[in-house]
Amino acid sequence: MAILIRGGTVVNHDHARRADVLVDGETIVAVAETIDAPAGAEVVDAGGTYVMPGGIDPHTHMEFPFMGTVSADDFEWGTKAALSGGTTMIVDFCIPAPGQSMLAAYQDWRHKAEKAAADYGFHMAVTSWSREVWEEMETVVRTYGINTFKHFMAYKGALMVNDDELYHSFRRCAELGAMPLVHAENGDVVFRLQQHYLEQGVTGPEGHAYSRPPEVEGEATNRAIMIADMAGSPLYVVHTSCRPAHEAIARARAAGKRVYGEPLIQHLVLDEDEYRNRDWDHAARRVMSPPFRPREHQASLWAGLQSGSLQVVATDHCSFTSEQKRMGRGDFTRIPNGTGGLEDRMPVLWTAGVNTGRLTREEFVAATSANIARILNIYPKKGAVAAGSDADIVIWDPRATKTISATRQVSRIDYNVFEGFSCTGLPVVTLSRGRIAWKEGDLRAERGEGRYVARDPFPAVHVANSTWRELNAPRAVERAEVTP
Ligand SMILES: NC(=O)NCCC(=O)O
Ligand SMILES: [Zn+2]
Repeated sequence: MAILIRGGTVVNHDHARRADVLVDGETIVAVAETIDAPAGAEVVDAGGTYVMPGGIDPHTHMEFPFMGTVSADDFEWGTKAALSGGTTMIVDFCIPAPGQSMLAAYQDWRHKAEKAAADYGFHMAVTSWSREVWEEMETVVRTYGINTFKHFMAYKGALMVNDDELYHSFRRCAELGAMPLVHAENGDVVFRLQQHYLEQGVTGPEGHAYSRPPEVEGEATNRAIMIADMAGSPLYVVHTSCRPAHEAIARARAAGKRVYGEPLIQHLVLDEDEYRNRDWDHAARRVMSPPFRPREHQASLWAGLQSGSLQVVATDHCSFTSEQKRMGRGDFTRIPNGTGGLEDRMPVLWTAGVNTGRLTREEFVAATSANIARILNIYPKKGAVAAGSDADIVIWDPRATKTISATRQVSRIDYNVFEGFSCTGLPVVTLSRGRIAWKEGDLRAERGEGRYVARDPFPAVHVANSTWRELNAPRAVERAEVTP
C-alpha cells in the first residue's frame, strides 16, 4: 500500500527542502515539491516536521553472552526500542565464542536475529588468528555479506588480540575490501591498573573509570591507526570517547589516512562523575568501556562531529539489568560492561546537538545515518530520503518534548542512563521499509519483520586506498649485477 508523506521538510545529509515523499511498498518512489496522492494511498500529514532517513545504529550487542551473563535486550526488544526512537537499522556484532568458528558464530547470530522487528546487519569479530580465520574471513565477506571485522584491543584473556594479530587481520581486510573496526583500549595496561586499584581497596564502580584512563584509549587508537596504515587498510574506531583518541584520528585524517571515529551518545552528554555516585547501583549501571569521561572531553567529541573528524554517533547498546550488574558487587572488574541507549540516541543528539547550535539538521542526518551507510557501502539504499531508497524514514517533530524515564521505555531493563534528560525534538512516526512501525507512542512493528541487510565489499574508499597503495608501494631497487 502506498503512503504519501505530505507537507514536511525533507532533510538529507547534504540538503533540506520542502517536499512530499511517496512510498510504494518497501521503497521511496518519489520526492517532489507536490505529489498527488495515488488512489487508496494513506496520507500522513507531516506539516511542520522534518522527514529524515531512519537512523542506523552501527554498534549494538543484542542477547550477547558476555562477562558471565547475556545482555538483556534481544533482537526483538532491541529493534523495537530502536524504532521507537527513530532508528530503523542496527548493526550487531557476531562474536565467536572461544574455539568457535566465525561461520558458526554467524549462524548463531542469524538465528538470534530472526526475532528482529527492524532491519539489521552484522560485523564479525576477529578474536584469534590462524589459517582457518584467514580462510573464513573470505566466506564471511563473499558469502555472508559482512564487510566489517571488529578487533578488541581490550578484554585481556577473553576477546583481546595482539599487534601481530591486528596486523595480519588488517592486511586480510585490505585484500578482501573489508573495513577493520577496533575497540581501542590498551588491554594489558587496563589489566595492570585493575589489579592495582583492587589492591588499593578500590572495589566499587569508580575503579572501572580509574583503571581505564583516556591514555589507554589514546595509545591504542594511535597504535591501531599506525598498524592499519602499515597494513594498507582504512580503519574505523568504535566508541571514541576522549580527546587523545579523537586527536589521533584527526591527525591521521589530516595526513590523508582513511580513518573514521564513532563517539557514542553516552560519551557526548554523560560524564565520569556518575561513577562517584554514592548509590552503588546508580554507578554500576553506567559501567561500560570506555567509561564516561571527565566533562572536558565532551567538547573535543562535539568539535569532531562539527569538523568532520568524527563521523558517526552510535550507542554500543549492550544492556544489563540491575540484577546482572550486581554480579560485580565487591569487585568492579566483574560488573558486566555495557549500557543501553538505542531509543534515546536520536532525541538526545537532536537536543544536545541541533538545539544548541552545535550541529545542523544535515549534520544530524550525517551522524545518525548517512555517514555510516556510506562507510558500510549501503548508501543510498539506506541513509537517504530519495527515490529508490528503502522507505526507512523518521518524521521528526522539532517541538515535541519528553523527559526520559525508564518507566516508559521499550528496552527491557529497569533503568535508563539518561533518566531525567529533557528532550525537545522527537520522532512522531517511524517507517521501516514502508511499514508504519511506530506512531505517536503506538509500537506497531512486529517481531520477525526485520530483514538481514547484506553488504558488498570494496566501497569507494577501499578502491582509492588500494590504487594509491599499489602505485606507491616500495619496490626493490634494480642494480647492475656485481661480479664477485
Ligand atoms: N562497551 C561495553 O562496555 N560493552 C560491550 C562490549 C564492547 O563493545 O566493548
Ligand atoms: Zn560494543
